[in-house]
Amino acid sequence: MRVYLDNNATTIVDPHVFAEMEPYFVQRYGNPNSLHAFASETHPALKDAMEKIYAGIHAPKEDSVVITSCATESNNWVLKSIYFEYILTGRKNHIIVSEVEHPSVIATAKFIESMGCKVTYLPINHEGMIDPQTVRDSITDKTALVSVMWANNETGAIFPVQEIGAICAEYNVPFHTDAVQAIGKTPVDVQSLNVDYLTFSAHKFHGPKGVGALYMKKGRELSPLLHGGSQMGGYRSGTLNVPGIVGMGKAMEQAIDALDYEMSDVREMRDAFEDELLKIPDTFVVTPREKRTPNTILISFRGIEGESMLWDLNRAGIGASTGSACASEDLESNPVMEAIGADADLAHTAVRFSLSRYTTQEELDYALEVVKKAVERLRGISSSYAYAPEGHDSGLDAH
Ligand SMILES: Cc1ncc(COP(=O)(O)O)c(CNc2co[nH]c2=O)c1O
Repeated sequence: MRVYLDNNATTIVDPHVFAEMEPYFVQRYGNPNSLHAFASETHPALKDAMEKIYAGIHAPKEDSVVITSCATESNNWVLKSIYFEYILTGRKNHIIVSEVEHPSVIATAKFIESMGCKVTYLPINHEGMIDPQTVRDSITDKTALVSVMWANNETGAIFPVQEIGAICAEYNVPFHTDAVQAIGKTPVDVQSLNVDYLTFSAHKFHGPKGVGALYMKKGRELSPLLHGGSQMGGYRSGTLNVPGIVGMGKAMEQAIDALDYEMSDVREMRDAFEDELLKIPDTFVVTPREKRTPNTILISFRGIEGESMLWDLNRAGIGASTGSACASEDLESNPVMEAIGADADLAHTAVRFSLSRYTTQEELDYALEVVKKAVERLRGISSSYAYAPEGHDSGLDAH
């Protein structure tokens, strides 16, 4: 039996999405910017897809949604353009990001930091949450950008973007949120909060890999990261990925249609699975479930290295993660667990299960049995683990 529980890393392409994309590989394959029928026959589908994408985030027509290759590109674009426009010119000298942003934000922040930009990394508390007051306390008259993700890819924690957006509006500081883990899991409406830039990526909501987007509010448009042709109004050059855009449009439409199911049925399956996992002694989940996206569990099994658990799961046909795939190659501790103050042992024992609308109860029942056997085997051979008495300290120092 194969059970895929790593949907925060990437998702299966919805069959309806694939069907919508296929013709633009083999029939209507023209370059949309060419001057002939092979090109113009792609235009209706592109227009329809863009309308679906705008509708999916409730973006008004006067704002911009620019197609990119992925969320990593979109995040790089925001931070590097802010650097070019504000930091390099001396107009500002500071940006604020949370310490648990995706590596595509953290690494870019560290890059522009090495180029002279001051960077504040906002701490998370013992629940893995951001306190909006830390944003207010960090903003100065030289702050060029605040970037805080809508939902964290490892814990599922949904951050207070409404409050943070309001603080940024109060100080007239541009606000970027990486909404990659929010689309399709919680309502995303750019008119319901103050947000100037918003990142998303199709392969996180059952669309194809290799296509993402950056929303930009009118009047906050960024200078391009990629120069060249006139595509995307000159904001992002490069021949349009027609099947990718068509796929993202269909996936967005499907994600919005399935949002109620995700927020009810998927959440219920996740909660029930989590309840069973927490019956295993010496287990710990970071963020309270009511503050999380409905599909995510980051759980620590004290005494078991996360990678060891993954290996046992993989042998049984189950795909999970110890954190973002981008970081999974190394054996370092989970950065979020470190940030919440987990001790060294606990920080290395986190495993992330992330469900989707395709996850079944049968799959979760199977996964639970495999996890229980893995815990018994791995703790049995552990030289360091001895079952902790009732009330054992979780190894977390409250922030
Ligand atoms: C919050 C967030 N931002 C950006 C990205 C990068 O997206 P991409 O460039 O379109 O791939 C990811 C991918 N997150 C993960 C990739 O693998 N495991 C993850 O949690 C993400 O979760």
